[in-house]
Amino acid sequence: MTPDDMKREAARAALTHVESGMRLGLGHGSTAKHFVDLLGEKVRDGLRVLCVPASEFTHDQAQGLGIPLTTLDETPELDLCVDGADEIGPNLSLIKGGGGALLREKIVAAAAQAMIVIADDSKVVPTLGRFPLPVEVTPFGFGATRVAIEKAAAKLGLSGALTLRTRPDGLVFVTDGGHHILDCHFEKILDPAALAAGLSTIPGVVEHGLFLGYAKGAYVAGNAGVRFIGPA
Ligand SMILES: O=C(CO)[C@H](O)[C@H](O)COP(=O)(O)O
Repeated sequence: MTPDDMKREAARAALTHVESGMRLGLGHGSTAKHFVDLLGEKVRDGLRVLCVPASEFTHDQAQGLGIPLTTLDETPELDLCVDGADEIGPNLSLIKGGGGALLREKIVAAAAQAMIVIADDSKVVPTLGRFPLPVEVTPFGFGATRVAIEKAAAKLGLSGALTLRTRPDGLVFVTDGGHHILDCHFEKILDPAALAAGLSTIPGVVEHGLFLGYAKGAYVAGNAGVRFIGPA
């Protein structure tokens, strides 16, 4: 199986949690894209769901597939959210935001009773941080925010480059919410909760990609098939 096949199989497994009448949050990224494709097939076959997409990309994909959409203003509470992740660590702690949608993804996940993660098995790690932690920041005060993040990280013994995310054409990446992303190369985040708490106190930080306590389970696909990781 290619990594993309694995992503699709993980997405297919998560579909077993979807029942008619559910209000769903749809994530963003190449694995979430498979889930939306498969969900679209089910909707065409008669499944009734109402979905909130976590990105403009997912919105357009879902709309094109005829999946009924709503917003968190019309439908503030969701039954289930299905999304990918960049890393899955101990106790279903996650790093997300590689696709740049972390703020909306977290808002959608927080509105859902349960979040199920879908991924290929390369995403499972013993310690979070090898994947650079995305931190969404306001363009205003960028320099000061960057220094504040460095200081908050240093208090926990973390250092490493903080890279302003750019697009393939070299322009600065702008999120759906109009913010920038600093990718923080911390390598080993031994205390994610302390880092999350530290980042949350910085005014210019809109949100960070540590998703702690959100996921209720993860479908992880590898060459041997799909396995479910549940809460510890
Ligand atoms: O957090 C995300 C987007 O902001 C994605 O879920 C994460 O980057 C995983 O992406 P992919 O499924 O393409 O590997």
